[in-house]
Amino acid sequence: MAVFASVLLTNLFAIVVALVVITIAFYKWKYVHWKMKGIPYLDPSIPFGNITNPFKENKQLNVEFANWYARLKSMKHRYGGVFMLFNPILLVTDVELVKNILTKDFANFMDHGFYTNERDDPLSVNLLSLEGQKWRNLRVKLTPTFTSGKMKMMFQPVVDCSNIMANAILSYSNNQQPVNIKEVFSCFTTDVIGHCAFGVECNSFTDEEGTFRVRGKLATETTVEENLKNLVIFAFPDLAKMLRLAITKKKVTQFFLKLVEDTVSYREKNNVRRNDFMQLLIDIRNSEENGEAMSIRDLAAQVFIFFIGGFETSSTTATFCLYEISRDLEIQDKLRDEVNEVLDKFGGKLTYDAIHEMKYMEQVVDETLRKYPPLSIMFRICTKDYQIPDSNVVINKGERVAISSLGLHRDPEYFPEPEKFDPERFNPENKSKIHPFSYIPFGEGPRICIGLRFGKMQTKVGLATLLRNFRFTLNPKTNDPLVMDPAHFLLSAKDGVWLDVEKIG
Ligand code: HEM
Repeated sequence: MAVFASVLLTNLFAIVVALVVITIAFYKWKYVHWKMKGIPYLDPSIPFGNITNPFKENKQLNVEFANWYARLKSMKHRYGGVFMLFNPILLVTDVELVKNILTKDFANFMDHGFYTNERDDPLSVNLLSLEGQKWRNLRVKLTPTFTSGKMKMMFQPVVDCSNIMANAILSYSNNQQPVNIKEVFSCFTTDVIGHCAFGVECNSFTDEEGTFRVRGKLATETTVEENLKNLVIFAFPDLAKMLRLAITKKKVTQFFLKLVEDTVSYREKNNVRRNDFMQLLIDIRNSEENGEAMSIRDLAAQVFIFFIGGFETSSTTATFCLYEISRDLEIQDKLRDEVNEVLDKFGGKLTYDAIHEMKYMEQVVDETLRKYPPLSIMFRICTKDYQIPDSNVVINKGERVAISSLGLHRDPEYFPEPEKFDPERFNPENKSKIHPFSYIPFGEGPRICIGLRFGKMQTKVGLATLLRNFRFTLNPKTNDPLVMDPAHFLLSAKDGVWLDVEKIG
């Protein structure tokens, strides 16, 4: 018996050693990728590649990419290789090449290369992840959903939601309590997108455990373990499909599929129409030929990506903005003066045209998106071999390319003193001098953010409503300087942004 156990142990040990050796050999083979191509690269280490070991120091991925950008740039490289686990990614630092990839040579870099799994993760089959002709067809269909006419139609509900937010903040100011503005703005944008995408009143302020708010948090926050699972999905998408892995959490998928099914069936049975994204998608679906029409699952995937894209990006933008203008009261006062001046002109009413007259507001939001672009890593998959101009280097079909807008936006060559929050960078005179493609918070080219207008609109409405009513200062509970939260895929302030609020007038 003892002999049998000892043989078993020896065999087990041999298997483990063999596995370790094979894994190391596999990694070493992968890690020569850039060297073999003669492309400069940052030294990776097993097993995370260039990513900081999340068990030692969990860093935000957007920040990691920006740091790699700065390192490659400091070595005067126009591009360079990095590794996520063992996956090689070409990180571009040269703005001309950024321009080629996003616009001029878009045909070679059309796809994001995100994981989709129609069977097990139906919400993943959305505009952000779709590829090739399927993406193109859907983009053409969805583009009319975001025209300025449609934005005007959705404007009043956004204002109504912002007034509810102002009411919620009033109680903090009355009780002299600091407010976690990130949480408050997330409730506002959840209410907005719930209304505008699904036609649902979410009441995130009164119903703290509200299903939308909870599902929104669940969909966007990840644990270290989930981040690792997502990295594995990223590294082995085919295996992940075989193992039926999903990025979207099961509860989130069930909730959104049911909501969309119920809403579509209710509207169709009762002949109900509403001014929201869901209605626009139902109309597109009804206008399509049988066989080509979007299924309910397709429709749910699109409203879902509007929901995810819609609430978190805008709420983090407004949060970063309020953080900065609470540190610089001169900017805050100037912005408030403009809001009041314009509103006086419009009889005190916050209208679509009034928001567009607020030029300084535009500058402040532009500068916020410079310093804190919420979605700052733009991935592309090379879909056709591509020779980098003025070089012998070829990016091969299937290789991943990344652009870090955070890296570009904090590059002193394009934005001197990049850590300084200075809306004057975007005044009409200076704005015209900004190097093209060094400022790309929404991406650029055919794959530019489809919700740009909506995102900016709801951010500005929220800010205008708050600034005309309150004065904000930084509460000591805020990390200053801010720390970015590794639990979010988007740039987001860890532990929130806490502000003291004083009612005006
Ligand atoms: C401040 C707000 C926002 C920012 C900074 C932002 C940023 C971005 C960025 C950087 C991309 C990737 C572009 C690329 O890969 O080249 C993107 C794509 C996208 N965004 Fe936004 N976004 C915002 C708001 C919104 C809103 C409000 C919606 C929907 C209601 C939305 C929906 C989408 C979708 C569907 C895509 C994928 C487009 C495609 O691949 O064709 N975004 N966004």
